[in-house]
Amino acid sequence: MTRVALIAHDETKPDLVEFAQTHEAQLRMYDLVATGTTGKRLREETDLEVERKESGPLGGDLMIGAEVAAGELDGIVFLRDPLRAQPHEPDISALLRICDVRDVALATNRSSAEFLIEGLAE
Ligand SMILES: O=C(CO)COP(=O)(O)O
Repeated sequence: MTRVALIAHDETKPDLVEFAQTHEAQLRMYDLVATGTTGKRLREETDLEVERKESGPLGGDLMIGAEVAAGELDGIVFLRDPLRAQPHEPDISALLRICDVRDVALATNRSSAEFLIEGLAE
């Protein structure tokens, strides 16, 4: 089954929730995983079943990265906050890097997320 990770920083969580609501029917066909707080929001504000990892600053990005390294993920939508520094920037960089190393589709803004979700459907 196609497995997709959904991640957002605090300022971009409303965008991700809106994205998930818009594409809820399609996302329901996938095995979904998220970082902790993102997953909580998605569970509360959509009807999607989402596996929750730790919160990002507590290692959640690294846990998603480990899945990428293990070849378990097909795509990631990671709506980063481009305007605020994050305390766990090294973890975020590690996740982005392993996606490139393993050639896993990664969308870091809403427009590319739309392409990613369309591409996964094909
Ligand atoms: O910090 C994050 C990604 O770097 C997201 O973590 P949360 O979903 O727990 O807020």
